[in-house]
Amino acid sequence: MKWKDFTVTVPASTANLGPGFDSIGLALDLHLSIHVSQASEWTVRYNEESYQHLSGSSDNLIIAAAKKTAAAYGRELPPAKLEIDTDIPLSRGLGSSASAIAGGIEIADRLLGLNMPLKEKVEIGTEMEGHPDNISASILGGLTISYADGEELSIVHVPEVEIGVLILVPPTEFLTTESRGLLPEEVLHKTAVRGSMAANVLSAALATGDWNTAGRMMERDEFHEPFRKSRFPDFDIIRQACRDHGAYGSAISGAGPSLFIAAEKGKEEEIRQMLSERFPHYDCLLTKPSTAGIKAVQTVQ
Ligand SMILES: Nc1ncnc2c1ncn2[C@@H]1O[C@H](COP(=O)(O)OP(=O)(O)O)[C@@H](O)[C@H]1O
Ligand SMILES: N[C@@H](CCOP(=O)(O)O)C(=O)O
Repeated sequence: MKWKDFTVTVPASTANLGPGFDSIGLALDLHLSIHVSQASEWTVRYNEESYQHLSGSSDNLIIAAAKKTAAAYGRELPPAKLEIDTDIPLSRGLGSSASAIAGGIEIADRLLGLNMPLKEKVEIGTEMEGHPDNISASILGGLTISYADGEELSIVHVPEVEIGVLILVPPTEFLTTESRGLLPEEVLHKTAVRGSMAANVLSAALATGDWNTAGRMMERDEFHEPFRKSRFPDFDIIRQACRDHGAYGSAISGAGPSLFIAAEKGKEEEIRQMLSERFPHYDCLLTKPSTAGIKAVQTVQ
């Protein structure tokens, strides 16, 4: 089988935005790029040093997702060489695993000419990730609000999001599996009702672009932050400092350990300076939402 080299690009994502736990995701302008070329066996090369310890064989998440997608269509993939560039911090709550899964799905789609509908890509990715928030944002771009129960998948997609984004990234990794282990088995009914009220208002505010309300609701989570925030040095102090400097709001990014801060466009630099001076322990990234989702283009040689 002969095919032309191609490159798959996938945006990072921040998930939850507070009470939108496992549901809300926002694609970010940080990217995983996978250059795919013909080979006699699967190989993976990471150009980014912090990724070089990851497996290069078939238990690699990108290859596993590609093979799972092919299998879902009863097909087998030809082997390929994957060369990877990325500026997504690994295991920091910015959806690196979802971007790898999305990348693998896109590779299978392209290699086998499946022409998969976007929703099917999100369905396979959700099954692999266990929740739809990061994967739907990485595949569709923009902001996604999803419902998934293993049977039904419903997504409301808001393609354009007009905010500035800051991400505080700590130096150490924190695996999503470990962070999910901090969550309780159950929450009280009245806690769930309050959490759901916050999530409802958050979703409506996000869909109508009312970021003042969205920012306040982002900080009303009762589903996960109370159980995770002790793992983040200075969480409450940072949140207050961001508010004092006019940010819309802040939330643990995904399962952490990074923090997501939403700010009015144009105010990010002032907030970045303050955060870099007061909390030098964290790396402060300035970014923005990504309207584009996953893309595959033929590599120009
Ligand atoms: N580009 C990649 N290639 C292969 N595997 C990856 C890639 N990015 C992430 N992963 C896998 O995902 C794991 C991190 O997932 P997770 O703990 O959910 O962190 P994150 O919050 O960044 O998604 C890594 O240990 C690795 O197994
Ligand atoms: N809803 C999930 C999101 C995990 O995101 P990640 O970027 O940390 O993989 C959770 O909060 O566990």
